[in-house]
This record gives sequence, structure tokens and C-alpha cells, in this order.
Amino acid sequence: MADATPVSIARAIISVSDKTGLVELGRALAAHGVEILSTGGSAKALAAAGIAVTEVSAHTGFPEIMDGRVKTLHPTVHGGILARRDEAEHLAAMERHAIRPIDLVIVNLYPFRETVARGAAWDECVENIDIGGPAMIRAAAKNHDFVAVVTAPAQYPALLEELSAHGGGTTLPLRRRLAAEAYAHTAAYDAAVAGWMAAQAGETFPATFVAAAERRQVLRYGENPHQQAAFYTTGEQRAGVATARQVQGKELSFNNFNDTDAAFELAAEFVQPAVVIVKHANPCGVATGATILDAWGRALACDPVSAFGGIVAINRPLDKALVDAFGKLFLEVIIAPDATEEAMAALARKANLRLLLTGGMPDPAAAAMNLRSVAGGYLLQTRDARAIDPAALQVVTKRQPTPQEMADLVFAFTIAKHVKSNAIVYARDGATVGIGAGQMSRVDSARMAAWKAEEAGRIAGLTESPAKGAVAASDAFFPFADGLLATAAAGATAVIQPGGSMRDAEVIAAADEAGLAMVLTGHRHFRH
Ligand SMILES: NC(=O)c1ncn([C@@H]2O[C@H](COP(=O)(O)O)[C@@H](O)[C@H]2O)c1NC=O
Repeated sequence: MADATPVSIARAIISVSDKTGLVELGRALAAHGVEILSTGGSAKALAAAGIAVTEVSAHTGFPEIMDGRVKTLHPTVHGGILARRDEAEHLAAMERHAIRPIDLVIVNLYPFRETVARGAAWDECVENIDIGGPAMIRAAAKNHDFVAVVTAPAQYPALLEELSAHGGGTTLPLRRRLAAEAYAHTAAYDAAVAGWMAAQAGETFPATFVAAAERRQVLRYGENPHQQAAFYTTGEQRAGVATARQVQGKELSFNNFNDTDAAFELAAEFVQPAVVIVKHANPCGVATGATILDAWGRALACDPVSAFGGIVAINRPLDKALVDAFGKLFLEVIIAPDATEEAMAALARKANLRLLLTGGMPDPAAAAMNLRSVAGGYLLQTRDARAIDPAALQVVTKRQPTPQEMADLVFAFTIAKHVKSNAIVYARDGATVGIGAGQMSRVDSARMAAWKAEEAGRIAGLTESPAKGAVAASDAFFPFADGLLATAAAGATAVIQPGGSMRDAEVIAAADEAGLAMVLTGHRHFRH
């Protein structure tokens, strides 16, 4: 175990693919009197800047071979990194084999992820799997009692500060921190390789699930103030809360991230201008319209009480007209693909309100994975990327829906996909009028949604419930006729649901008796 005395650096090895900051780093190390060993391209860049450097091949007496597949994989290098400086036997081995200690390892790896991302062929991807780099990084991290390891240009300033503060040496706390980061770095690198190989083999669920994500931000707290939390990003370039640019407002909270994601993914379902207002990961108002402004008014009318403190997602650029329409309503987050200068200037008056701009909309049909945890494990599934197939819709009642009812049924079912089960959504003319979410019984959801519609109607000064004459969507089949009858009692004229219950015949007969039109989708959208 090393003591707390800083370990001074006599010799460093530099082997980097990303040569950002390399020359400045080399100069600073040279100024501290560090002897620099380096591989081909890195050595060339250093030498070109007039920095004294020894090629690794000259140091080992062995050339780089096999197109660089073997260059630092040599006992002279690895013995120099791994030798304990407080072990007589290790020192004797170094002496016997003319191995000189290496006190600092600066390595960044072949750009494997970037190579895959640009769609390179199999052989090129394989050639970009770094072997010698991770070997040095892991060796240095293991021997952190004596050796410091740096794996990214972003770490250079901290290293140089440390050297300046400790007379050209590194301290144990820094070396330990760098070692932990180094193992996380190589683990993430291998996770990317393993994930790519499994995907190439067509394996959706490989025997071992490995994933890596980078900490973006430590959050103030989690879902509740007594929980700790952080946000990690996977690098997936899906337009949304992880890739958005925050233009203004307070830092996003744990719940903001979750709710904003839910809102934006739902807004992305629509081709027409759409507004989604979300509370606690459920929509409390959704509308499409000729313009975002038109959609806003109708989305808000669905549940103006719940919209207080809501998250607003839109699928068109935010304009000043919409910012003006927000008025004094307290909102937590606005997420949009873009915003006009005027809109941003107007929104700037609400300094705490977060504005996120994504640069585009995600593809709701794109394949991706969905991960959640249970005690002792993870549940992994493909994300719900399914949409209604118009050709698969089946009208099972005597009455056919009108074209307007059919459009509203598709709209309502699309929203039900994004509402926690059991979900019932009433909609009319491209706007929700009542949403029942997360109830343990479907009939309760139908009643809850109807009650919410009545309340909204009362607030708007209407003489009858907006659910009267609306359509209803159910995220899963009606196990009994009672849920369907509740939608009829609320005033719905047409219903959409997956079908597939043992009692479908009973439910269809009840719909016929109530004079409803009913459409089956053939697929459900549970969301828990
Ligand atoms: N094969 C080896 O012994 C080896 N040693 C270091 N590398 C990598 O070679 C790259 C640097 O090469 P250059 O200095 O030639 O540009 C670094 O990303 C480093 O991780 C190696 N390459 C791949 O495994």
C-alpha cells in the first residue's frame, strides 16, 4: 500500500487516438522533466511540435507490427506499468529485464462507437476495437498505488494542476479516482463492443445484459427529497429530453425529466400541430389543430386545473402567440423542436420556466429498448413503437363510425397508448375532453374520465358534459360490458378498443344496444 507522499513522474507513455490537447499536454509534461514514450501517430504529433519523445518501439526494441494490432503489448511496457515499486522481487525483475518504470499512462481508445455510428463495414468496426489501449489503462489502474492513468483530454487540466501543486507528482486520492474512472471507461467501451456484436448476431436479449451510460448531472434529489438521484445519458441520438438544449430556466428535476420525456414522446405521435400537457407522466390535455395556438386552447380546456405546474410538449416551433397564450399559467417545462427569437425573448420573462429545444421530433416507430428495475433485477423490453394499422381496424357493431368519429377514435387510442393503465380517453374534434388514468379497474377509469370531463365543462360554463357526443378509447379490452356501458353513460357515441376478451360478444351486444359504433384495433397499449 502506497503512502500519501506524491509519486513523482519520471516517465509517461502517451498513446492517443483523439489528439485534442496532446501538444499542450506534452509541453507541460516536458516542462516537468517527464520522459515521454509514445506510439506512432502520437509520437509523430509530439515530435512535430518539437517535444522530445521516444517511440515505444525504440523503448521496447520491438517494432509495431500487424498494422498496429501489436505495439504496446510488450513486457517492457506492461512490466514498467505493473511493477510495484515497494516489492523487492518486482524491482529485481525490472533490473533483470531492463524494464524502466512508467509512472503515468495517457491513453484514449480507438473510436469504436464513432466508427459503428457512421455505418462502417464489419471489418472496419472490428479493426477499431482497441486492445493495447485498454490493456495499458487496466494495468495502470490496477497499479494506482504508483501509477496515474488518464483516458480523456477532459482530464488533462486536473492532471496538470495536480503536477503543479505537488512538484511534478500525483497524489493517491487523485490516482484512485482516475483508476475508478479508467475501469468505468474500459467497461463502457467493452459494453459498446458487446452490444454491437450481439446486435450484429440478431440477439435482442443477450445472455448477459451490459449497458453503459454517462453521468450528465447529479440531481438535487430523486422522486422525493429524501431520495438521491442523477441523470445518465446513453449517447442515443433520439430527439428528446436527453439530447435537448436547455435555453432557459432552473435545472431539471428528476420528475421533470420523466414527465418531459412522456410529454414529448406523445407529441411526436402526431403529424398535425399538437400540444400535450403532462402531469405526473400522464397527459391531462392533448389536442391537434390547424396551429399550435389553436391546439393549446383545446388541450388546456380538457383539464385546466391539472395543467397548473404542467409540462408542455409541442411538435412545432414555439412561437410568441403561444407564449402569450400561456399568460400567467404556472408551467414547469416547455419542450419543442425549436422556438422563434420572439418567443424566446417573451419567455425569458419567466426566468424559472425551463425551455428545451430538441432540434426535431423523434420517430415514434423507431425501435429502442425500455429498461426498468425490480428488486434483484431489470426488466428489459422493446419500446412500444406500435401504431394503429388502419387496414387492421375492424368495425364490429351495427353502426359504423362517421369519418369524424373514426378520426377521433384513432386520435384517442393514440393518446391511450401514453396514459397509465387502466386508461380511458374521451376525445372530440381532435382534442381530449376527459382522461382517466392509472385506475385499478377499467370501469373506474371510464367513470373518472367522465367526471373529469363534467368538471371541465362546468369550469367552461357549458350546460352539458363535453363527453356527450365524444368518442372513447380504451387501452386494453373490456373484460365485461360495464366499462363500455360507463362510456355510453358518459355520452360517448363510438368506442375503440383492442378486442380479444372472452366476453367480446357480450360487449359488442351491449354496444349495439346502446347504439354505439365500436372499432377493434387488434392490439393493446398497457403502460404501467
Ligand atoms: N495494439 C497495441 O498494442 C496498442 N497500443 C496502443 N494502441 C492504441 O493506439 C492508439 C494510438 O495510436 P497512434 O499513437 O499510433 O495514433 C490509441 O488509441 C491506443 O489505445 C494500440 N492499438 C490497438 O490495440
